[in-house]
Amino acid sequence: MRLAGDSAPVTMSGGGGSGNFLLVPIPEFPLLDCVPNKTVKIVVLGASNVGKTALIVRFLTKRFIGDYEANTGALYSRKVTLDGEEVSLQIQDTPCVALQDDPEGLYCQEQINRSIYWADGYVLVFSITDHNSYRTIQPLYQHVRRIHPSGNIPVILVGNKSDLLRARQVPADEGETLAASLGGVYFEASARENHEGVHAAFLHLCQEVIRAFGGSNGEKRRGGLHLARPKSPNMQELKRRFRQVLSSKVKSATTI
Ligand SMILES: Nc1nc2c(ncn2[C@@H]2O[C@H](COP(=O)(O)OP(=O)(O)OP(=O)(O)O)[C@@H](O)[C@H]2O)c(=O)[nH]1
Repeated sequence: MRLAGDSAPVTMSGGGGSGNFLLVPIPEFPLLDCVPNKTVKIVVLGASNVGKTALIVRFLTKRFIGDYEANTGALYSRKVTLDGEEVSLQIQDTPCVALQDDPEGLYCQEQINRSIYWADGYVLVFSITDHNSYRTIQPLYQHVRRIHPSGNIPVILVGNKSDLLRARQVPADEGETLAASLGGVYFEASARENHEGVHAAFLHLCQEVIRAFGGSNGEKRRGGLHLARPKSPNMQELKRRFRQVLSSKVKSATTI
């Protein structure tokens, strides 16, 4: 869902000593407020009503806001400190995806596909009170894989609404097994009741993204996000050899 009034920048208090910060939708290619080469782009995906917006809002504001307008896919920006380094974090909220009977098994708006392509890391959310939302995760992950076919995809799986234990339809071990099969970690969280769990989940994903960046000195990997960067040749050596060849050619030309 969309945070009410999020069409204009809103200043919100971070609370708990984190100071004030902007909770503001930003353009897809932000020019301001960006730490060069250290931008982590995260997209939050899942079925309807699982708490995608609530989780993002909880992470950014430490608050739970019960009611939201229908989600149109807001983009939020914040600076975070990871291992002592400042990182620009962008979080894309998305409209819900839904299971359907076609061969790919998933209804996904084009806007969501663009977000999947754009992102570096993925928060896949289901509600522990809704087994259908859990069933959406595997096809959703396959869909992400189709868009990013190669290599490692930084992903976490979040089973939200853990405060509603009596309504639980998905046991924790099912979440853990599924997360392991996707190559990610499972977090059970409650956007309603607990900030720490939500915070830990998002930070873990940020760390995973930074780790995935590691091999490429933090450079953005566009169009080949998860491809290993080819080793660059030793440019000094190449230049030296090039000069050698040139000077030998010049010599032979002058001796003729
Ligand atoms: N009990 C409980 N309710 C929650 C929790 N998280 C979200 N909700 C409620 O679940 C409903 C859906 O939350 P949203 O954050 O709008 O869910 P969404 O996944 O963004 O929904 P869509 O816009 O349909 O994609 C709202 O009524 C929230 O107040 C939670 O951790 N516990």
